[in-house]
Amino acid sequence: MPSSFLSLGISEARVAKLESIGFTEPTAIQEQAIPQLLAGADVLGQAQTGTGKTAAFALPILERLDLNSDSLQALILTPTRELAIQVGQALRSFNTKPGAKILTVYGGSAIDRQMIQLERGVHVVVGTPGRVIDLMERGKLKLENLAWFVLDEADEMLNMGFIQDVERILVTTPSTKQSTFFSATMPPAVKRLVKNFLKSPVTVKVETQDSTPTRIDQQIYLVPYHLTKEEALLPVLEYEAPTSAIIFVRTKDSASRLTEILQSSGHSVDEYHGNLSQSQRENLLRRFRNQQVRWVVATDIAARGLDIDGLTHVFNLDIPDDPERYVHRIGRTGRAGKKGVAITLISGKERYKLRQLEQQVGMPLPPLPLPSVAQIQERRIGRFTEQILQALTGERLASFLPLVSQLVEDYDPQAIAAAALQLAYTQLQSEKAEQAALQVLAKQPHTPSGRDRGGDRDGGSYSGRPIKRGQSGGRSDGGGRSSGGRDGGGRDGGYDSRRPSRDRDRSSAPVKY
Ligand SMILES: Nc1ncnc2c1ncn2[C@@H]1O[C@H](COP(=O)(O)OP(=O)(O)OP(=O)(O)O)[C@@H](O)[C@H]1O
Ligand SMILES: [Mg+2]
Repeated sequence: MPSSFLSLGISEARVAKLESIGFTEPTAIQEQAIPQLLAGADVLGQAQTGTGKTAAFALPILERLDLNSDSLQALILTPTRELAIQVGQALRSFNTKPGAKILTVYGGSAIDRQMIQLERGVHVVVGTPGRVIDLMERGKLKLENLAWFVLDEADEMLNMGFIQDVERILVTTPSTKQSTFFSATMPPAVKRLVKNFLKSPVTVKVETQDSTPTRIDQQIYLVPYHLTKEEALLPVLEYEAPTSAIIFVRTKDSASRLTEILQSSGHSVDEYHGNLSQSQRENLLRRFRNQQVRWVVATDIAARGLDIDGLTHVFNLDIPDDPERYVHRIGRTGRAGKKGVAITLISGKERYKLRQLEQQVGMPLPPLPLPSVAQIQERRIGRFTEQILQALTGERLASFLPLVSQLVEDYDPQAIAAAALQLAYTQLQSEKAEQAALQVLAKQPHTPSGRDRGGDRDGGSYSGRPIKRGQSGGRSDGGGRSSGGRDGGGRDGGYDSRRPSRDRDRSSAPVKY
């Protein structure tokens, strides 16, 4: 029986607010955690990526905030600045009371303003440990009346070396407070923290058969030995044509290098890593969320917690050393019940890692050969056809009909249509990107010791022959935002293009293309 937010103890006003942002039913983790938190228990939570942990801890706090008091009542710690911003925004989006003051604090942002706001009175602080300690030391952030403490991504916090900072903050908080820790894994350091700081915690865990959401279609591509990972990625990107993607790489340098390669092929892409300033990082995330940039090449700083609406694809240029990290990376897609695709490139040498990964995710991940030229073209035509079909039912079609009538006087309708399609097709795709991908596929394997092991027709894709591709045909999102005039979709917008043509028999006349 699905429960409602109301039955979990959330007030009517907030339920209405939640509905207005599309939260009609609680997720499993919310269903379990919210009543416990409202009842005053300490909670230790574990659940898959993208399952709504933020609201699970945020809603009970917002329900119980005492706005008659000016003192700080809730402190939420996140491992990164971006997550602090994201969680702060989520809290604001769940808030129903104009008087509730929520402040986000993190290194790299102006501390003076934060100090002024804290002096005026703030009810909830969301922040990174370093900045929180800084503000505590300056006497601006006072924890003596704290009623709630939340540690989001506890294991990551400890991985990042924040254990002492977290402990330092925790010892300053009153023992009467209620605490929630969310952690994907339970390494000894987190267990110790739980033992020392949580009071008879209730563990809420959403059990699934495997550790990765089934909404994510996980695919592995085997990179032939004569190609680099960067090269092999190009045909895969052409094949998938992701609307929105994060491409994970190991180092900042490789992020810069790959971004440059992709940009020079004409793709809309930017880099995201720890060498960028805070404002550069925020700026990029904003552009990415607004779909002004389609793809982001990132290091693992983007692996945890980030919630980018509508992210269709995650790519891993390598299998991360820690299989757990793989789960977090791919968890950037397939969120809130949506579907996503996660693609990982492996070299022959990395096959042993693939076995570890299969154990981690609890299912076989058979590697695929790189897509061939024919497969790339077939998929592109599929996407193109979808777009044509959309245009045929769109409103803007009617405005081109006078031009068609004029052309029909001199030319065959089929030829006119073909010419228009040809124009549209060439404009739809980046020719540079296509060329770069095709060049990669045309590369011949060098033959190390005289014996030709290749002979592969598909222009150098992996020669262990075809395993059938998991899916075929274009995705339903039509891939790509580059087409002009897809603003329609209004089905009853006038012209019925399927009307039988009076001039149909003319189509058999010889036409010169
Ligand atoms: N009850 C709900 N109904 C609809 N959407 C929801 C609901 N709860 C959360 N969401 C949406 O699901 C997405 C993921 O939520 P959230 O970021 O809290 O996940 P998470 O469990 O913290 O993931 P991660 O492990 O990656 O940190 C967000 O876009 C959020 O707005
Ligand atoms: Mg989260």
